[in-house]
Amino acid sequence: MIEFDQVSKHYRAGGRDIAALQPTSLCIDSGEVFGLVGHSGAGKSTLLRLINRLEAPSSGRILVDGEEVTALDAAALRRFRQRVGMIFQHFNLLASKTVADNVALPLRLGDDRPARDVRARVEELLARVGLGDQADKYPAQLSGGQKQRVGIARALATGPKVLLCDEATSALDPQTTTQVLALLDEINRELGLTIVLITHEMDVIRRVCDRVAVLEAGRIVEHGPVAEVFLHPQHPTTRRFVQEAEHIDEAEQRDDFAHVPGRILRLTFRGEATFTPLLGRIARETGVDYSILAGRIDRIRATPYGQLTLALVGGDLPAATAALEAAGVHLEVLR
Ligand SMILES: Nc1ncnc2c1ncn2[C@@H]1O[C@H](COP(=O)(O)OP(=O)(O)OP(=O)(O)O)[C@@H](O)[C@H]1O
Repeated sequence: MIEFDQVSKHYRAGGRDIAALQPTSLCIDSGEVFGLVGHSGAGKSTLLRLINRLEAPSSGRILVDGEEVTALDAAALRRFRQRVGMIFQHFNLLASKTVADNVALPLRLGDDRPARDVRARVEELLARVGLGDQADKYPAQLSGGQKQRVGIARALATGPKVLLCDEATSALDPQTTTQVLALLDEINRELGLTIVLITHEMDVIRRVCDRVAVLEAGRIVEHGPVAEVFLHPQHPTTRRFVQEAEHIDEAEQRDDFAHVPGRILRLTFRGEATFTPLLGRIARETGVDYSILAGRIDRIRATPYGQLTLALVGGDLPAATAALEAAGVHLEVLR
């Protein structure tokens, strides 16, 4: 669906050359929610803006739905952008226009639709994002979450196949973030839209994305299915992002665990194994006793997962670890 073939981007600023994106190859599949996570300046916005050619690459080719974005002339680019919607951190709504007029904007800029059709489409879009009763308000009269919903309705107006989200929830409080992410999830599932989102929060990735790429200094340092990357991060930058999301302080944990006897293991359960009454059974069968040092049960998009840090003492430890592994639990020895 979206293909980067050795794409790089350099900026020139103040006589300096800034390598925002090193030569990068990447494939984003049709219908998936793909997340890009990275610290400030990692190159996330650059990568996102290359997709709809708000930025032109310095080298390489970008294909969207088989079309070479890098080769489009002005008229073809205008048509192409009707198929790629975008939403922004600060919403980018026109303050002097009503909610309905903001949403109608891309429709009025495009083909000559009759006013009646535009009105009907705007009504449909506002109902879609849960703002059916806010059409005549102005952006200043709306909350942040409502403004982002207007942004989403506007981005969907021309029936795009791709939605680009530039830190779409970074300006929102946690509860509103949850609602906006749920709306993006719904749009992805119901309209089959391909979504590419950038964020500096691994938690946003965990909640809505199917796959993720971690960017650092203009390079993808790790990528893969979210469950893999989130539960078994390999690169130190990815590990830090995950620990931030999980509110884990490794040094603090090491101190806490220093006084605990036994073998310390981190267990990762995925899918239905998360709810299986495994520990009690294995403890009884092997005589191994356990204390729970840390734990969390949550979801990665729709898949439940659990992570438990246990101290195991006594009994037949090899038999206990073998039984856990046989039940599909991933084990990591912390000490
Ligand atoms: N128009 C520009 N002119 C010059 N340098 C730029 C321009 N846009 C971005 N950069 C530089 O390119 C690098 C990557 O920036 P980019 O905005 O893509 O990163 P980011 O990961 O999106 O960061 P943030 O989360 O802060 O938006 C940074 O060093 C930035 O200063």
